[in-house]
Parts: sequence; structure tokens; C-alpha cells
Amino acid sequence: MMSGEALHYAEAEAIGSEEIPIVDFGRFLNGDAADRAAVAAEISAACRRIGFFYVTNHGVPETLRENVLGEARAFFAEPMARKMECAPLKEGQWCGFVPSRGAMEGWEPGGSFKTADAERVSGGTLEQFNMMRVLNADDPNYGGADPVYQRNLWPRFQPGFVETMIVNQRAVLKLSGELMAALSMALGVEEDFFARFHRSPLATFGLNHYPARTDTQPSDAVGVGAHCDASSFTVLLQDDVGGLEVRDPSGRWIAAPYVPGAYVINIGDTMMAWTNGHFVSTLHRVVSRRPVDRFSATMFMNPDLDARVAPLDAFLAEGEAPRFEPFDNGDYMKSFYQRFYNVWKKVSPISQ
Ligand SMILES: O=C(O)CCC(=O)C(=O)O
Ligand SMILES: [Fe+2]
Repeated sequence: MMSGEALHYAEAEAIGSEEIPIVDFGRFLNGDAADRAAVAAEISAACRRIGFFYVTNHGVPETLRENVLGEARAFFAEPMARKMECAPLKEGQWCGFVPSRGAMEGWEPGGSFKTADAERVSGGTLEQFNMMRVLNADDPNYGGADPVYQRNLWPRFQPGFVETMIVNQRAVLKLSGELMAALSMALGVEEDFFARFHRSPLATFGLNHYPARTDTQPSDAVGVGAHCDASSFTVLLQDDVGGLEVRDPSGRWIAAPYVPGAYVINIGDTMMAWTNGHFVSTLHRVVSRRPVDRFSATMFMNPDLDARVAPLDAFLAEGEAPRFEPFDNGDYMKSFYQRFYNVWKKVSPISQ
């Protein structure tokens, strides 16, 4: 693709809710052993086939989910100069506001090591607000000297924002603990198997704004280019506008529409590597096909700073060769932040 040239995405071919199962997670949270095993089996099938599933009855209150998207709407409606007050200024940082990257080439949404091989990617119309997990005083990394524990850059001018985001972090992290147990069961290992790689996880949170498609844009304006996520797994809250699309195993792009009350869960590259590809990290993108603003909120569950990621013996069949090179999560996260910062510098009106 030439720099500046618009990407065109054909209409998604199918509605994904048949291919992306809706899992009643209440059966895992509140059910008996048989219910939990049934949920784990559904999740296992989804993660091996497409790497995406929805969860409903997940325990996160509707009012909290609405407040998160409400704060996102209010923040992104601020004038650009105000939003830029919360922008990363230090080398290698990532927190805060990130303006739209337009058709910029070379930006890797999601920070995936898989995407680069899979498909050329470019920026898109989205603008973002990035947050790190807020560390409690009893966290082993509270006040940590490593620059990976960068500071959040909160919009102090927006009352209620910080509190809502912190309450949301707690709720989504709690859900993530349960999801990790379910993913462990789905892989046939003990329920706390993945918890030991996520003791003080480098979990990150994002708010996304995909501006409404304008009359002068193509009917398939790219919101975020096709990518995989760098995470162990991702928890996504989307509003009812739609536009998320996932590449199914046959290579078709399918819509992952809004499902009332649900989170979308997807496997990231780290989980793919641990499981030697038995759980798949799948290309996805957001295409703005409608003249309506879209908002979403993400949580990327990333492992501990010192976690070493490599295909694990527990998931290798007899004689199965490892398909992924080992890597240190700390190096991986730092290079992700650095690349992100380098792009941010190019699009930031105040960095010149
Ligand atoms: O906004 C969405 O629906 C998806 C966002 C996404 O894929 C990401 O932030 O990695
Ligand atoms: Fe993503």
C-alpha cells in the first residue's frame, strides 16, 4: 500500500454471532462442576477455531459499563487542545490521549508479532485514550522503578473520569481472573495455571473513538487496521454501532456485532504462543460503515513483567515441535510502547 492511499475493505460476508459463540458466563461463575465444565468446553472450541467469543452474565454491572462509555464520549468530545493536555510526552511512554493516525503506514495496532507477517496494516480514523492498571499500595510493583510502570495521564478537567475508570479496572480485572480460570480449564490444566503468570499483570486499558463516517469518506473507512492483539487475552466492551470484524478460519471477514450486555473476549499473541497455536490469535479490524460515532473500551491482559513466554510443555502433544520463539514479556511490552511512542510523535501536534 502506498502511503496516504485509502484502504478499502469489502463488506463483511456474514454475521459472526453464529461463528463467534455467545457464552453464558453466569454458568461458570455460579454453576456446579458440570456447568463449569460445559462452559469451559464451549470456550475451548471457540478458542481453537476462531479465538473470539462473547460472554454474557459476566457480573460487571450495566451501569458501570454505561458510565465507562459515557466518560469516553465526554472525553473525546473535548476540544483537541484539551485532549492533548493528557498526552504522553516522555520517550517510550504510551499512556494518555493518542490522536488519529489517519492512513499512516507502519503503525501496528495491537502491537502484535503475528500481524506483521499476516497482513500489511495501516492506521485508521480512531483516536484513543490509554491507561495502565492502577497499582494498589499492596502490589509488589507499587512505586516500581522500572519505567514500564508509567504514570497514567488523567483528564483532571473531567469530574468522575478517574473514579469510573478505577472502578471499571477492578471489575474487569476480577472478571479476567475468572476468565483465566475458564481458559485454564478449557486447556485441561488446573484452574490457577495462568494466574501464576499474571500476579502483577501489565494489564492495560483503552478507550476508543471511531468518528462517524463522513460523506467524503469511502463507505468502508478504516477505523482500526487489521491486527492481532499482543495480549494474553483481550476484554472488549463495544457500543451498539457495530463495525468490529473478525477473520474466520476460511479467510472471510465476518461481522462481530453488538450483543446486548456482552463483552467480546479474544485470544492474543501471548496465549497463542503459550499454547503453541492451539488457541488462536485472530486478525480483526474496525470498519466505519455508518455515519455514527462509535465508542469502545478495552482491557488487554498482559502477563507479569518478568514472565517468559514460550510454548509450554503442558500443551505440546507427544512429538509436537514448538512453533514460537521464546520471548521476555518485559522486552516485548517495552518495544511495543516505544513503537507506539514513535508513531505518537509523528501525529502529535505538540511534539514538534
Ligand atoms: O474497538 C474495537 O472494537 C476493537 C479495538 C481493538 O481491536 C483493539 O484496540 O485492539
Ligand atoms: Fe484488537
